[in-house]
Amino acid sequence: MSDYPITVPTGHRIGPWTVERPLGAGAFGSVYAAVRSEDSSADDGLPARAALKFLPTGTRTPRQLRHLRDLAEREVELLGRLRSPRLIRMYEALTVDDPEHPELDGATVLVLEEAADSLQTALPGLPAADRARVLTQVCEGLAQLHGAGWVHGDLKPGNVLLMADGSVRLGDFSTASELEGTHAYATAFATADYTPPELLWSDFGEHGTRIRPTADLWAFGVLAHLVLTGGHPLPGGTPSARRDAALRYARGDEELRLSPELSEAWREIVGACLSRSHEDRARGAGRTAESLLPRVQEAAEGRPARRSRRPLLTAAAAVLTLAVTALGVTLLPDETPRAKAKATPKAGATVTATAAGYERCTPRAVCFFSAPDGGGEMCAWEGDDPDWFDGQTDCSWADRTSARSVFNNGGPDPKGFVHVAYFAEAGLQRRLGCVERGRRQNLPTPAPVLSHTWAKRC
Ligand SMILES: Nc1ncnc2c1ncn2[C@@H]1O[C@H](COP(=O)(O)OP(=O)(O)OP(=O)(O)O)[C@@H](O)[C@H]1O
Repeated sequence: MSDYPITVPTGHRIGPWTVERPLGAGAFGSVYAAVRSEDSSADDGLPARAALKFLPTGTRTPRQLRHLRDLAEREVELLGRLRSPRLIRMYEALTVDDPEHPELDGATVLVLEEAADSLQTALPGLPAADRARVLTQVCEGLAQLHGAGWVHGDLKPGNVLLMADGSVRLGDFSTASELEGTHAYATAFATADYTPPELLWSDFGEHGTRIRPTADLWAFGVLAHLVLTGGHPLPGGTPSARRDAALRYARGDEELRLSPELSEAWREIVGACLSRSHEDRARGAGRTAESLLPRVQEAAEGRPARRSRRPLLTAAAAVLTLAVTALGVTLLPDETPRAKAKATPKAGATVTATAAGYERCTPRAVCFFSAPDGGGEMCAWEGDDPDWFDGQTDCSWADRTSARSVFNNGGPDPKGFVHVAYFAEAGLQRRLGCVERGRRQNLPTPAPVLSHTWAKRC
């Protein structure tokens, strides 16, 4: 019980609820089973039993308090708006008014549908025959969330709840955030083992971390591997060792070695979810769980693997050519775009000891940084980008701050497009300079860079 962020005695009354016993705890909340008190109104529409999630307020610093209140508000807002069968239902939110118990006074209490267990504790005893069904229902929950315009942000076994009838509900929306266009701003992506590489080194900006639904797909890939094989997909005995392995994998230093226990169909799905970058994940698994769900359903039914029908590289190149033509760009003979196939924008300031400064730039990419010497936020591309804000690969920080340094970490190219010319305007207009293959350099200030292309000569 000492692991509980907030301890509530058995028999404690909150509104119409009487606390029965502890159910579980996370980093922020303590969850208790409760029954509706006999003297409460019978026609208030509330069930006889519920799970009460206590989010403490009393004993924190003002900054922690703001964060907790923010978490509580997000959870109340999301659950209040969604009524979907794969998401745990919230009946009401209460605030404890109990000056006699200062540790409880002011706490926010979410009154939730009561689950029988979480996947965290149920997984070791879960029959093999149930595992693919559980994953399908997790994917359904994510699809419902993504369809409603939200990103979960903390999918993991502790947040997969199992109901008494064996069905699945996603819980814990404290890190969930609503999409604003292609991104949402998460207050945190909580658990390193389930965090996609681009968020492991991403910056925590003014509004939070920029996160996309594909972050949940990475977490789904990790979860699926764990549920189907009993092991993590990345090597290492501790979360920090696995996080380092994820970073080595994302940099291209290591390949993914999935368990041979996975069927071919699940191998395809897990491999696609664990693609190195957001763009590769979006291509391989889909941009949201809604696109992935049919493949998961088929794999769960034992049907053969089906690859994503998203556009192939050549199609992407054709679209790019059209887009460049439409922009009225005249390309210089030595500045022909390579396929805009693998842009990996928005890997931000380093927070790890393993990848810092210029070292964050993955092989084959050109990386621009918001601070000198490879510092600050980073955007990386393996292809050309005639518009850094075209929505597909937008480099968000570049509209508020100039690029201050660059690393051309590109590899050999059969046609010799190994240098990078960069421009002050979208559409490869107003050439600012060029960075040779292998070079890292600071850029003169101010140097607003808004497009670039691979070039044969600098
Ligand atoms: N509705 C529920 N019914 C039954 N048990 C629940 C319910 N919600 C949560 N739990 C249990 O309580 C645990 C902690 O809940 P939850 O993950 O919501 O808390 P948290 O502090 O937000 O966690 P995290 O550390 O993931 O941020 C869960 O792992 C689960 O065991």
